[in-house]
Amino acid sequence: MILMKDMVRDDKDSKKVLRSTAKQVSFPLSEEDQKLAAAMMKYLEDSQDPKIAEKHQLRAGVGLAAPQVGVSEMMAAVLVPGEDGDAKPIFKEVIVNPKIRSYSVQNAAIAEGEGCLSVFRDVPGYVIRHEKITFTYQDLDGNEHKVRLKGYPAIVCQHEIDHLNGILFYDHINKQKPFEMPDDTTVIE
Ligand SMILES: CNC(=O)c1cccc(C)c1Nc1nc(N2CCN(c3ccccc3Cl)CC2)nc(N2CSC[C@H]2C(=O)NC)n1
Ligand code: NI
Repeated sequence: MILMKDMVRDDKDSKKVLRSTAKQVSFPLSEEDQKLAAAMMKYLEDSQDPKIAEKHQLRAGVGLAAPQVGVSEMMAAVLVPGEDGDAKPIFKEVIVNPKIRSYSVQNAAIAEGEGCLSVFRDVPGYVIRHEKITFTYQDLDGNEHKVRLKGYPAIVCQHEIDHLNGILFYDHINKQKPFEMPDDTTVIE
C-alpha cells in the first residue's frame, strides 16, 4: 500500500527524480510495473474515501505519477470522480507513455490553484494550462488510446503528464504576479 511516507517530496528529492524525464515503459508490462500501476490507482481510490484516508492519513488526490513514488517511468494513475460521487468516474485510467498531441489556444486554470502529493506546502497562484488537450497513451495491456479532454480532467492529466517530464505545477505560476491570468483564461471552479 502506498502511504504518504512513500511520496518523493520536491523539497527532499536528492535523486531529482521529480525533475527528470521518466523512461518509456515497454510492453508486456513487468510484474513490478503491473503491481505499481495497481498500487497507484488504489492510492487514489483510498485517498478519496474519507474513512480510509483518515485511517492511513492519506492526502486526497485525483492523479499520481510513478516518479512521485520514486519510479522514473512514464506511467501515471488518474481517477477523476463523477459529480456528487455518482458511481461512474469522469476519467479513470493508468496512462502509460502518454503524449499530448494537440491542445487548444484557450487556456484554463483552477480558481483555487493546484495541489500536489509531492509538494507539502501551499503554493498560491493560477496554474495556467491548456483548456482542451488531445493525448495518446497505452493502457496496461499496451493498447493505444487517443483521448480528448476539456476542463478539470484535462488539467489533471496535464499535471500528471508534466510529472513524467520533470515539471511541477508551480513552474507554471507567474512568479511576479501569481494571480495574473492571460485575459481570456477559463477559470475552473
Ligand atoms: C492550492 N489549492 C488547491 O489545491 C485546491 C483548493 C480547493 C479546490 C481545489 C480543486 C484545489 N486544487 C486541487 N484540488 C485537488 N483535489 C481536490 C479535492 N479532491 C478530493 C478530496 C476529498 C475526497 C475526494 C477528492 Cl477527489 C482531491 C483532488 N487536486 C488538485 N490537483 C491539481 S491537478 C492534480 C490534482 C491532485 O490530485 N492533487 C493532489 N488540485
Ligand atoms: Ni502532482
